[in-house]
Amino acid sequence: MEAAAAIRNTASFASPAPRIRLARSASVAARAGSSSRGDWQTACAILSSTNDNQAPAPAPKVNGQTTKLAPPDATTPASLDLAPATTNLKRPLSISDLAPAPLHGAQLRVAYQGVPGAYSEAAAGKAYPNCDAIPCDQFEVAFQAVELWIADRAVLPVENSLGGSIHRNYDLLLRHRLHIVGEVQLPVHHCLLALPGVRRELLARVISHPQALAQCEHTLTRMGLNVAREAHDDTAGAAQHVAAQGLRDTAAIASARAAELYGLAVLADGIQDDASNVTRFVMLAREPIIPRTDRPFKTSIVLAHDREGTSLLFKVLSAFAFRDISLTKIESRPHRHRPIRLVDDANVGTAKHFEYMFYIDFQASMADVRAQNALAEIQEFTSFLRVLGSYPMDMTPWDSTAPSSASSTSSSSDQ
Ligand SMILES: O=C(O)C(=O)C[C@]1(C(=O)O)C=C[C@@H](O)C=C1
Repeated sequence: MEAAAAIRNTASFASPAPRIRLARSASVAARAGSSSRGDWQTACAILSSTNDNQAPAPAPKVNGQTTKLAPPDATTPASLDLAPATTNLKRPLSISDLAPAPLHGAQLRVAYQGVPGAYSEAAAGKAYPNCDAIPCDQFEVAFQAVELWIADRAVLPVENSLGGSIHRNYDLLLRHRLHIVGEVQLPVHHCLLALPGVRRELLARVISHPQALAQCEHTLTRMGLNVAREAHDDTAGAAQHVAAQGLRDTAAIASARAAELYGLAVLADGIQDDASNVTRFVMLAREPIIPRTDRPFKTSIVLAHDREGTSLLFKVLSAFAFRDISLTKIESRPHRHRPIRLVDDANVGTAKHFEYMFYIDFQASMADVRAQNALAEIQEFTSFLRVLGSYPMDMTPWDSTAPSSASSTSSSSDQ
């Protein structure tokens, strides 16, 4: 793995055209469901996506060679453009060439946000043991790395037991067309790291990811570390910064693996405020997986409602409750394109309501007819409904004392 260079959000990643197309097709796909209940159920069950929704794909490879696609100009006489026939004729693409498995070799390339030693890297290792973990400097870049076929999967945090939801990733899930194909829960075990020889009394600053700082706030205060806190992009990046700059007055909150990687000493171990600190990550892929019913599945959806009316959430919750489907999470986020609804009342003035998108996780597979019927019902009173993914639940036994290292084995993914 080329761990050294984290992928940066350079011009080559900035491809607004595909993203605009993807955003448009997201709402088109949601509305397509309104044609008939049968269509919608089929769409949900298969969770299909059309080629039109994908970022531009690289030329397919056959036998390790890039195939040449025909030029778009149909008027050009074909005989002038074709290479002379040789005995080395290319074999036609077959269905196995188009499978979602990596085409470039055996190792799955998994994008995560941060640098080596970050908890997200450990989550990537838990989700896909022995993968080639690819560091990215932002969440958005990890999404784009998968869309542009630089990575096969992305593993991103969505919620933490102490800090709550990681809102940025909820917003990005909606703006991109990737599918959730699995989840992993990672016990997060923080350490206070400093250059070898540095004592606590010398510290003037503690730096880390804002979530990590929040997860350790009370413990730091109890330790008498009432020093400045400074936010960094990720925990391991903070450790790397302390080491690279030789900062003797600064400690980082990060994993024990980050201490090893960047040559720092562990001043204190297990400094998270709650021993059972856990972060939930989701795995994202270009293609959805086929939902099954032979093991526990979860489904994530996002919905909105654009009409005046009451009790949207009550109706949504009832659709699940009547079918005995448990919800595991509800999150609301402001509606980016229509943040405010104005309601005029001649006597009183104009009321301004915030508009929301609701993200819901429920405990059923889209192959389960109860889930299909619940969504068919919900679709009747929502203006937007999208299935983000139907995927196996992380059922690994809980061990909050396990170190947050990539060596843990288990996977709740498609492969
Ligand atoms: O900074 C890291 O190491 C991360 O992987 C990010 C992150 C997060 O975004 O919440 C992940 C898990 C921990 O809860 C703290 C930070």
